[in-house]
Amino acid sequence: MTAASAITLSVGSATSFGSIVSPKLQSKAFVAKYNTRNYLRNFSGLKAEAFAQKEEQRCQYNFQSRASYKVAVLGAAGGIGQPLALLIKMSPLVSSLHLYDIANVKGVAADLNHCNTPAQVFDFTGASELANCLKDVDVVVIPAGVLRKPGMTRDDLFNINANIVKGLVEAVADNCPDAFIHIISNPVIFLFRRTLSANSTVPIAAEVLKQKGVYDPKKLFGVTTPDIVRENTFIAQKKNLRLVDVDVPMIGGHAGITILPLLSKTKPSTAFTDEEVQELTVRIQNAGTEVIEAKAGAGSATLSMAVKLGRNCVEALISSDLNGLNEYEQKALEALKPELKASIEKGIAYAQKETVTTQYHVI
Ligand SMILES: NC(=O)c1ccc[n+]([C@@H]2O[C@H](COP(=O)([O-])OP(=O)(O)OC[C@H]3O[C@@H](n4cnc5c(N)ncnc54)[C@H](O)[C@@H]3O)[C@@H](O)[C@H]2O)c1
Ligand SMILES: O=C(O)C[C@H](O)C(=O)O
Repeated sequence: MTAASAITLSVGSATSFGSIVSPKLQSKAFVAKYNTRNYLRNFSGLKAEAFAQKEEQRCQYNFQSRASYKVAVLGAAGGIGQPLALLIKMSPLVSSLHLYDIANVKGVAADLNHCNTPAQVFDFTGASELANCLKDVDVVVIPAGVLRKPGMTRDDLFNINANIVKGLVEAVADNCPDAFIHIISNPVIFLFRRTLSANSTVPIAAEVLKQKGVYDPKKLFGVTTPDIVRENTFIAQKKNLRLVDVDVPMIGGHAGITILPLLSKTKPSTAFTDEEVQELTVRIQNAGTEVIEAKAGAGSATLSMAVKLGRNCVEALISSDLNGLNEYEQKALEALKPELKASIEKGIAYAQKETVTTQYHVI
């Protein structure tokens, strides 16, 4: 890493955030809006607001004076890739944004290059341009692949996306082995939210990196931010809480019952009836499907996700506190484990079975 210590990508005014590295690990010099909002939790009244504004200005100054991250988005012309690229283009930390896709990426880059922010955007189309896209890149985000249609599970995407992710990560290993790698392509599963992640595509990536001798578990992430965004939103709405105050730990996976919000640990401390726990848990677990059905075959969620990174890598693993789970959560945790384990093993088995190839999947 050559430059600034953190990159924060948020979804416009919706301010949807997920934190891969705990905010506690991040230098105060690089806090952005989200952390400023966190500060507001700790202070009250106008004084706090003035403090937060000053802090934000100071951070902006630091960001601008250190903007030299190179970021690549693979699958950049898609539903996630485009808004994600816009957010990255808006980050003062980024000097260079490389957009790669198998088609339609030229126009996205041309459009973004008209935005009046400093990052320069470059487009790369097709496998022959992938290596150039990845040269000396600090951060790689991978939303490449196919998405669910109504009636499908995330696991139904495995066969196509496994091959796509595998090919792309091979190229990452060859061209920017030190980069942070964020996998968005489904089926995604997290073990511990905001800390270590694993899914069917993340284990594939891990195996590929191991085969290439460049695996650093602290630099490989799965992105399932929407679940955290959703749980905070739904709980705030249901219990009439200020959204900025709500913080609910999430464990498990990113599919069906493996998504497990720990409502008993909701901050601020909040009582839920059994019916509310059941209703909220099921809604959070099915939220991706809710969007897919609303989009009626035209896509899945693309706007309620964002990523936040720490300084050099994950500097410590801070797993969700599994002590003190209530009976409902304990049972749900036991129920999700076999499913989660199977998904992870499926990814590992896929990567180990396939020979490492330099062919990139084209659909
Ligand atoms: N992890 C999460 O939280 C989360 C949330 C939403 C969606 N997703 C998943 O993200 C993926 C992308 O979703 P989307 O809405 O952007 O889909 P999309 O179909 O709109 O875009 C996918 C893009 O990937 C490109 N692509 C396909 N094969 C490629 C390859 N070999 N190399 C480079 N690019 C390639 C396509 O051309 C397309 O532009 C899906 O698998 C979806 O299920 C994950
Ligand atoms: O549900 C999906 O397939 C997309 C994504 O994983 C989501 O949670 O919205």
